[in-house]
Amino acid sequence: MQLQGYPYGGQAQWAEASTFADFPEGQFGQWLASQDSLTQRLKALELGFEVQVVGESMQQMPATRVEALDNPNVWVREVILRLNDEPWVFARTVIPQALLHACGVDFTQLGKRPLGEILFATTPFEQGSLSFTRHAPQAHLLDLLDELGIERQTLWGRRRPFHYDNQVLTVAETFLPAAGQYLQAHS
Ligand SMILES: C=C(O[C@@H]1C=C(C(=O)O)C=C[C@H]1O)C(=O)O
Repeated sequence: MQLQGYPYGGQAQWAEASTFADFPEGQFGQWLASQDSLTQRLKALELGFEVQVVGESMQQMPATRVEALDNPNVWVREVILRLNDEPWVFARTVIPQALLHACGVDFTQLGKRPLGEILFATTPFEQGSLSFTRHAPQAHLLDLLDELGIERQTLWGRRRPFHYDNQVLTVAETFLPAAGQYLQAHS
């Protein structure tokens, strides 16, 4: 299915886990707060992992955004990670053009190859601290649920910075209902 709303992400407000009195517990909370490869975690479930590319392009980061850089051009990649064709995670990666040029890895040609296979394997990226958000049902991101035929509901997301020299790429992952239901049922 071709999703029409790219880019979906980019408007969330992020905060430390300690600011959420109702931060999820059990296995869902552990996955949400984990700093290892989400790709590896999903593949380990052996439920038929696949990457659906929603959209990817070079965009100009507005000067008002915290990521505003001397070079405002950023590569934005949005994907849905699916298990057994069910949508589990919406992921949005923002890579400054300067980092793309510096790191020697061509992140713009990934296609259906998961970003994590590169990020955690070869290049010296150093992960920073996570921040979190709750996407309210009226968030633009949840237009995605409408297109997927999934009832709108509050969704948890996390944002992970990966540092390379003085540059940073960010990976924001929102856990879709199927992921939360499975992880809460298997806590
Ligand atoms: C960063 C990782 O890569 C995953 C795959 C992504 C992609 O292919 O665009 C994006 C975010 C992650 O969910 C990871 O495995 O932790």
